[in-house]
Amino acid sequence: MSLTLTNSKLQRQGSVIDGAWLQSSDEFVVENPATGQVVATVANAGAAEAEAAVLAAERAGVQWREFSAKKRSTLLKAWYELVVSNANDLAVLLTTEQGKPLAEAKAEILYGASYIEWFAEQAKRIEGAVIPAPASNQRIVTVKQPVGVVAAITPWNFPMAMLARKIAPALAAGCTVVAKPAKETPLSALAMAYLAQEAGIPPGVINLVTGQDSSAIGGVFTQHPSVKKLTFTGSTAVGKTLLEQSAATIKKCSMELGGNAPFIVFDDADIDAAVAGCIAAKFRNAGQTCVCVNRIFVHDKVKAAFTKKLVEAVAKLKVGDGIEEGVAIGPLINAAAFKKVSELVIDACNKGAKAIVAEGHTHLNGALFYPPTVVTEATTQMDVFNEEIFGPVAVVYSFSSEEEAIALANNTPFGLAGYFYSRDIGRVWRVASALEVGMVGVNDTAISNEMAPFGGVKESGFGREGSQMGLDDYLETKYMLMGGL
Ligand SMILES: NC(=O)C1=CN([C@@H]2O[C@H](COP(=O)(O)OP(=O)(O)OC[C@H]3O[C@@H](n4cnc5c(N)ncnc54)[C@H](OP(=O)(O)O)[C@@H]3O)[C@@H](O)[C@H]2O)C=CC1
Ligand SMILES: O=C(O)CCCC(=O)O
Repeated sequence: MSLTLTNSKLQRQGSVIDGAWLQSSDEFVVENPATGQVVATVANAGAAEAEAAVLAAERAGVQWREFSAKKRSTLLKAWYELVVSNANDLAVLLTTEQGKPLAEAKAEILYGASYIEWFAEQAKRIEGAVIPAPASNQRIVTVKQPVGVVAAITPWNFPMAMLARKIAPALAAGCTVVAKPAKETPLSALAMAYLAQEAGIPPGVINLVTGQDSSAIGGVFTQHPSVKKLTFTGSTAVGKTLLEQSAATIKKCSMELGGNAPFIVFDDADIDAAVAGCIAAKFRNAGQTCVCVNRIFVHDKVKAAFTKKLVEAVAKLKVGDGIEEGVAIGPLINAAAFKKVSELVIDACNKGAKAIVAEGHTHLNGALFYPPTVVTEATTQMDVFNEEIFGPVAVVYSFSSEEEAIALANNTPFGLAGYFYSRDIGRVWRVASALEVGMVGVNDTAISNEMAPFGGVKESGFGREGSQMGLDDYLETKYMLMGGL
């Protein structure tokens, strides 16, 4: 059952708490979604281990917060170096448990690592201020202090990068962490925790609890008074539950939740660029990304040309086991995901849409490989207009004016990412301002990087990850009035 890795120590068997790796006869299996084969068994932890993890993080925090910023930075940098030097193995682990193509997995490892590098640098830039006071014998001084123990709950779609994007700023700020990866993908997270240990990050600073009972572990994380902050990436439904649970102890929260990204092609757009951007942002991770294009709005005048080129480009996407060379689309994560995507397409077709599947993809039945599909003639009455597809299905709607495109794009409770293609500078400013989202891609869809603030508005959540703002959620500002000077 063991994977073929150059560094076999990256494959761990279960939770790490206070530096100790837990083993148990109570285990759960991790399956490769491409083959259905069991790739590992992992110790099944629950509420008791979650509680132990919180207490370990609290103890470790006493020392960690007192380390100089430079020391925390140096340790994060060492972790970053180890992640990069183990990137090939980490990518194999990721593809095996999650399914995304190996090249995408490698890109995720380097993407996640970039957050560790970024926050290693930002650790040295946590600054307070001296503010003018009302009286001449007073000074107002502010300092930034770590919030304390941070709980992080991460999803299966980016098991490495989402963990790195949460743990790195927490550690840079002087916080310690308890984290729970998704049960489908614990292996990448465990490997990351192992490398952190190897980098010299002290025991208890990063604690990882792997288990099948997410509500038991999440219950401890959200209700324990020693946890001061919760950071979550996942569905809006679970985010709402976690927020409710966190209310009793008034935790600081940041929520990176579901999206329903519009992708607008205006009649003055570069159509080839729009098709390329759409392919990249729709089919990344088989469509299982919160910033994936969900609704494609194309101006009536260019709809035929855009759709033709989109269908041609989709036909070229190779589907298969992500470990194989040249594969662009892997399997969906599980049977429930496959069923959800299938039902959305069936509902759209029952209401008058047309589903186009390329000849070369029609054999893809069974298993978890959903054929990349273009759905045309879509309307706002279809379920697919309101729901996050999380699958390789590109749904095309049409519009006839800028106002209509903006109204359609904003007609959703979600507000994570939005994209549009136009060469009219006035329109670029107008539409970018009008879209109710946290992130806008204009004539480009590669919006995610460690230097930019990632996050949403409306029911897509709040808080920003990455960028100079990415530390804010892990810090408290303390104001000190210095009198009698
Ligand atoms: N914004 C995003 O990036 C993501 C959005 N989604 C959206 O959500 C849909 C469903 O995906 P799904 O995997 O169910 O997403 P979830 O929101 O259920 O899972 C995300 C994380 O939350 C954990 N979790 C689930 N329930 C609880 C709970 N009660 N208390 C604490 N933690 C909990 C999960 O653990 P475990 O898996 O171990 O139960 C996982 O670690 C997708 O189709 C997609 O639309 C999904 C993932 C990421
Ligand atoms: O929540 C997600 O779906 C992961 C975000 C991917 C990204 O950072 O681009």
